[in-house]
Amino acid sequence: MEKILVLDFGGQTCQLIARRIRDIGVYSEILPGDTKITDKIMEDVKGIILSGSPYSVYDKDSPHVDNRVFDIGVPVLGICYGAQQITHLNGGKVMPLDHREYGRARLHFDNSFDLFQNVPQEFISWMSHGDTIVELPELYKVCARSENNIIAAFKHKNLPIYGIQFHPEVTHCEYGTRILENFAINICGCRKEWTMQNYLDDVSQDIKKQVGDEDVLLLISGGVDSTVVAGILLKALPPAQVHLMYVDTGLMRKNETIEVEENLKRLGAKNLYIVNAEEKFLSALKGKEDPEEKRRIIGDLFIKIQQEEIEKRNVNASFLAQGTLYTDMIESGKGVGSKAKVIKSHHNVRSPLVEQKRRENKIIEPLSMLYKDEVRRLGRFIGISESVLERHPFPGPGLAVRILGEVTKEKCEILREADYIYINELKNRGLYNDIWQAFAVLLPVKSVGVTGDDRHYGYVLALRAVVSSDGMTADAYPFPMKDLLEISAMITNRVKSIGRVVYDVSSKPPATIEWE
Ligand SMILES: Nc1ncnc2c1ncn2[C@@H]1O[C@H](COP(=O)(O)OP(=O)(O)OP(=O)(O)O)[C@@H](O)[C@H]1O
Ligand SMILES: O=c1[nH]c(=O)c2[nH+]cn([C@@H]3O[C@H](COP(=O)(O)O)[C@@H](O)[C@H]3O)c2[nH]1
Ligand SMILES: NC(=O)CC[C@H](N)C(=O)O
Ligand SMILES: [Mg+2]
Repeated sequence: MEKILVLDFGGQTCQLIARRIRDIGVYSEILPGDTKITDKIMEDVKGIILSGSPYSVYDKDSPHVDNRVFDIGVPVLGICYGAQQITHLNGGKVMPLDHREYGRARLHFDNSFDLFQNVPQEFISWMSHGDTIVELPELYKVCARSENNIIAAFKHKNLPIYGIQFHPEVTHCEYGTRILENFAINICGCRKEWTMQNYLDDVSQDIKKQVGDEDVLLLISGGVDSTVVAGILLKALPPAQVHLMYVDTGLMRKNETIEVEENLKRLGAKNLYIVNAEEKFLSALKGKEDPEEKRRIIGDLFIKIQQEEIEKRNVNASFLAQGTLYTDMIESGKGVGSKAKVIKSHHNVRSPLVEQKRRENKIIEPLSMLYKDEVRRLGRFIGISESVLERHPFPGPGLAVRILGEVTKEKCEILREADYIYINELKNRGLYNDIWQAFAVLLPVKSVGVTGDDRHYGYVLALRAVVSSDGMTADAYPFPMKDLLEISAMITNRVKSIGRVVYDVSSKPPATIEWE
């Protein structure tokens, strides 16, 4: 599929650039800004966007784009820091001026400027820069200035290389989407082929080709992602070829297994296996405190159990399907050709056994290029029920990454009960659907309290609730204090071992959504 590559230099709105491009109907992918531009990476790339950044181009350790982008002939658009890089790397001058621009700035431009086609000659842009382009490189010309007379847009005289100082990707920027559309469609020549129908056709074809008449085993959690994958597989292949396996790790939420089993039966799967593996998971996790080690153990155990179970049941499925998302890949340091840092090893990406399957081309992950909100859209498109699609995400390692430190059955019971009260209350209060993800976390510390005039030494429970669109960035949900106070009281009254409740107000970044 044709795509626009967004190179990420750490700008706050990098994700947004890719989303806007996709919303226009063109596939877009993000890679770290300093990725080496190889032929392989350039396959199907019709244009490149250089994102903003917290760095200044003249900083010693600032990230820079591979110079090759200027020679390969595909159009390049630099946004803010991206534009400053084009300037700096080609011999122009960027300086920190006293006059900074943050927020709205009126622009006016030369009306022959193709990037601004169908945009009124004056409009309100959105700026966020402290550095300013004071001199363009040779062969570049100014195409727009802001009301403060700074260079707001420029272009190479002969090549399709553009720079803009403002941020068309933010909704506050007038005509921002039109400008990105001018770039992607008119200048890069992309077709609008990123539709759910085309995506579905594409992945279905790929799956058929990859699998042939062999059987596929899908590890299914009943969550949004794997349920959508089940929907795709059951459409693409004869249902007899599709085997669904749900593993009860003992790290699940209260009543989860019963609810999931009911949902999966409704999907129309012929081969459905519910495996109880609580003992195995808890004993493998015994004494383990390190979050990454816990994740590794869980990831491997998932695969091991799956292998044992299919042998036991005489299922001959050589392909393994998973509901892996782009978020899982990039956080695990596995974005396409990625130099991204490992933030946390998602169990479904980093486990050695999964990696081996991936090398053998025996993995089917039709969602690995999508973000959560896009998966929900796709799910809606193929008719997955709203009650499944609206579920908050629940990580494969489950309560194991929400019980900080060592996991025990007793702690699982405590957390299960507290989490159940919390989530139920959010539903009762009509807050569940306003929140992207909510859960409780059991901390490995106890604190002193007083109950019934007696000393009580109980666990500290942290409540987490975030708003997000795709899980890559998130803000703490701004609860009305009354709800928090009431929910806290309910939990400490009903779950005896919990003595204190705190609310996590951190955003992502710098925190992550889960605590481990
Ligand atoms: N208990 C489980 N049994 C079987 N497979 C699982 C289980 N938990 C997770 N997986 C596998 O790991 C993948 C990643 O888990 P993840 O939680 O990100 O996705 P999900 O559970 O499908 O959706 P959601 O993010 O909405 O919870 C799943 O898509 C599924 O393939
Ligand atoms: O399937 C999963 N396996 C994992 O190992 C895993 N770790 C985090 N998550 C989920 O990913 C989203 C982002 O989480 P973080 O901000 O904590 O990285 C959130 O929705 C998390 O719940 C996981 N999902
Ligand atoms: N938003 C940006 O890309 C900012 C670029 C650079 N750090 C500046 O302040 O000018
Ligand atoms: Mg899940």
